[in-house]
Amino acid sequence: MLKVDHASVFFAARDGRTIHALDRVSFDIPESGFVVALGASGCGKSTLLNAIAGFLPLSEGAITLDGRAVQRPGADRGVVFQRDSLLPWTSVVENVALGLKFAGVKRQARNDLALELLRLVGLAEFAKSFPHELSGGMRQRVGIARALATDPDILLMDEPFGALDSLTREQMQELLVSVWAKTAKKIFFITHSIEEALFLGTQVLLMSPRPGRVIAHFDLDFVKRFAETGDARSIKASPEFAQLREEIRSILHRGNDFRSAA
Ligand SMILES: Nc1ncnc2c1ncn2[C@@H]1O[C@H](COP(=O)(O)OP(=O)(O)OP(=O)(O)O)[C@@H](O)[C@H]1O
Repeated sequence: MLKVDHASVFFAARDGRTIHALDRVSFDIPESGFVVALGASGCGKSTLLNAIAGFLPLSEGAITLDGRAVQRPGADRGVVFQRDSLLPWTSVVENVALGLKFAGVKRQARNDLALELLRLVGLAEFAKSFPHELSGGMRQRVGIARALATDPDILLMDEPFGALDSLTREQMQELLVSVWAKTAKKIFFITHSIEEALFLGTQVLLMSPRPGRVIAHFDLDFVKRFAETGDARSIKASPEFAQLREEIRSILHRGNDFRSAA
């Protein structure tokens, strides 16, 4: 279980002011939980993900993974960013195997595992290609395979599909659900898109503009329905999906009104 307990972050701005980026955020991600943080730009989503990744310290509160305090980056957390961070001079399979190389895994074993992960994301035949030979969606799939290579407890995904066209984005969402259903990993996923959050999350956290707080929390089962039926269109076209989309839109708009009134 990942536990975020009253996490707050203050930054010191260049002009000496203090920026209150995150305010007492608490939530849990149980085994196989898929938690999506949704909110407008600047509400502290990346700050939260970076704290869970161990890239930045909390000012107050605590984050634990299976009872161990998170204080620095570790192989128990795999990270996927919006922009892929693949090494351009090395092949797809070697990019996936990179973390295993650092972990001291022998060449043959790491290649075998990397190939298995490339199969999982549907890219086995591109193992020997170089990143520039792949589309944006394919590069993100390599990023997912790479993040899974060290068998982390949780995947941390910072707007991983934000730069993709809408059709590729939907295909990537569906691929991610199949990876999640097959691996049963915990996932923490950030997005601006209400539809993406509703489709993917077993829990959706709505965050307010600065300071970033969790203002609403939804437990959902659209993702489980999709994993069972494979029918994304009927889920997204359902009255229940549409009603929640409107409810969330109205909460987020109210949040923005508070900000402009302040
Ligand atoms: N290193 C930093 N120093 C100072 N302020 C920062 C720093 N990092 C983030 N901030 C500020 O903290 C707030 C939250 O930023 P954060 O990037 O977490 O938001 P976000 O919700 O992820 O935004 P976006 O969706 O645009 O990526 C913003 O006002 C940002 O300017």
